[in-house]
Amino acid sequence: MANLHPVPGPLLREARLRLLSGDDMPLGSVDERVARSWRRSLAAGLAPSQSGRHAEHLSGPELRQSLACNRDLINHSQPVMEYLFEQVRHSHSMVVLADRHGTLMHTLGDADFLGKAERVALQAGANWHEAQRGTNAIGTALAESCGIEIHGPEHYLERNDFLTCAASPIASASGELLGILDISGDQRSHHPHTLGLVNTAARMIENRLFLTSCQHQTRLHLHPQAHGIGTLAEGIVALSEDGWIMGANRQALKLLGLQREDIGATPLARVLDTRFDALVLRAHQQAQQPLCLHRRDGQPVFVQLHHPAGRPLGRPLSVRSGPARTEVLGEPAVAREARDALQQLDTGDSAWRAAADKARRVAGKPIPVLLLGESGVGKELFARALHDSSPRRHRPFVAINCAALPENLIEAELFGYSAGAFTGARKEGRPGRLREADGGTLFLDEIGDMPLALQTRLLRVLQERQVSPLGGGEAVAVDFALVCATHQPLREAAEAGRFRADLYYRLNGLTLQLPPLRARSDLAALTEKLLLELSGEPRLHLAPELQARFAAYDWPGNLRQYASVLRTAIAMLDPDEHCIDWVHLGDDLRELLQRDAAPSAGAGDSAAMPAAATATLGTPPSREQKLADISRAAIQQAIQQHQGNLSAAARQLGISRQTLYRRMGQ
Ligand SMILES: Nc1ncnc2c1ncn2[C@@H]1O[C@H](COP(=O)(O)OP(=O)(O)OP(=O)(O)O)[C@@H](O)[C@H]1O
Repeated sequence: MANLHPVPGPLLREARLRLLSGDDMPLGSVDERVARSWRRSLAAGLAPSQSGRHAEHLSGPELRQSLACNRDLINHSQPVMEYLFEQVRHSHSMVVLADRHGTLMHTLGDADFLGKAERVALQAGANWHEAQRGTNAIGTALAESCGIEIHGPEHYLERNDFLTCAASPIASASGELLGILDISGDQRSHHPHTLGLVNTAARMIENRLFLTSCQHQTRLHLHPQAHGIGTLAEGIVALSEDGWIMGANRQALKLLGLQREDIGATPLARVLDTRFDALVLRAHQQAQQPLCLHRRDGQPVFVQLHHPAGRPLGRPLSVRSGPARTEVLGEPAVAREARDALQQLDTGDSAWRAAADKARRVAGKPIPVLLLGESGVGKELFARALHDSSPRRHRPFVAINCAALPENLIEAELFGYSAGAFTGARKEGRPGRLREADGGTLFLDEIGDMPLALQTRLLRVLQERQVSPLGGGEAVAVDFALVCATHQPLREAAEAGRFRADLYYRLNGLTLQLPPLRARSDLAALTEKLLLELSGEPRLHLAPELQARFAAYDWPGNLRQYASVLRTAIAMLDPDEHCIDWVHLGDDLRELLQRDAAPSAGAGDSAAMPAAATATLGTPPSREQKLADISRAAIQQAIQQHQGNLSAAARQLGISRQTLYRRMGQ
């Protein structure tokens, strides 16, 4: 029944009779879709009074063949059908799965209702296409391609008048109809929510089938609200490696305003305000939280990017002017480019390029790499690119920040633990990150902060190439490429006994120094690349004066700070603005840039600044700003005093190492 309030039976029967005698049906007496279906049933030569014995029914071998052809659909539907059946148990009902021709494949039902159902052939093998049995929920859902309820005498054949049925089509991600899910029952037990329940269950099955079909592809999960991601209401899009939409569930089509025909012919950038490579970069920087993007009509949408298991999420890709269509079908463009992922990061600085050139030579060889450089210069990004340029690129890249983990957890995190190894340990134990990196690359960031006792354990793993979990258990062989990073002068630390010298010599097969941002000669190219990656808008640029000030500033937070400044400035732009200027910067940074420029810049410089900027610069710093400055200075001083040893600096400041680490990034 398509109406919420069932039309009384006598009225329906009269309408059906009128249809048969060629008269008009009373206006509004029958739902439009039911009326259409009655006409189709009549045109198929069916009479309401006929028995239905003429209808097709598959033989045993035919049914087995049909079941084999629909194995995926049945396997994914079965658990959902069982769940559905639990909801309608004891209501004289059954749950039915039909194939795309209307042949019933699988039924689950109340024993007392099954007998009745069998009498009208609601059983596996029977065909319920409209042409066979007239108007019925399964056949009519097939014909109308939508969820529908057919109640009592809305059925075309009088013998089915005792039924109430709700059915919903199940489609593949490319829109192909796969089958129909249905709940049929005694019309006296009709419930107004049954259709909603069936529709929801059909969407669950579609999502299960879709997720299986795109398990080797990158997926975007999306919803207008951040907490809608991960629920049944989320949209899911399968993406090619260069960001073309290759599949989408119903919710995603609706959310992005797409038709089935658009699948395979639409790049993501056409429906969202981001380029795919910029999205990958942002998703990598903010892996745990959904990102807020906008649809082309300006409405916000939250998204979360998922890469197939075993492949790390995201790396900044080169920005191309637009993917060539042929690349989607041939070898994925990114897979080819990834062979020189380091090249994608190269914006022309000679010191950086020299480091990349050396790194390329050891990629794939059993030579550990030690990356040195200030915090935020891009050591982790460099390590990822090195992994992506190596033969191990299809295996995991496991990054661990030794400074951000509480000391007592690093050991368990790295080496894993056996069941019940310590209080609070997971019952089943954990393999540990070293084992997760097997076959791939292990990246140990802030290695200088690894406690001495753990350095000994790590050294043993590197020598023996096997890991023993905490709490005992068998040693397991591991094979990973090792890249470590630190912003501390590690050799001095080793010489002073703060870092194990034997471990130091094991780690620095090749030591590479990455330049700080202030020493880089490629700021303009780097800015252009970052602006494009962060906004997807090729017209964005910096006002020349600002570019000059940026070049003169010393960027203590390096690329991390610079990317964050640009990200905020982009957010400050009006929709039709493309030039980033003073007004788009935070007050704090404007003040810093002005202060740094003051000794060399004359009054003319500040005169060139917009009124809004100079007005703010003229105001004395707020109490919060003063406090922030004092805190920053104290942190810098403590780190300097302890030659970069974060643990010692944190101890002196009376804060935890993680808090110190967090504050350094602010
Ligand atoms: N070449 C680049 N292009 C775009 N973004 C970059 C680049 N290099 C670094 N970044 C950005 O700067 C930030 C810091 O990079 P990363 O974490 O690799 O630095 P790091 O040197 O490892 O920092 P830390 O020592 O504090 O761990 C990240 O958000 C990263 O995305």
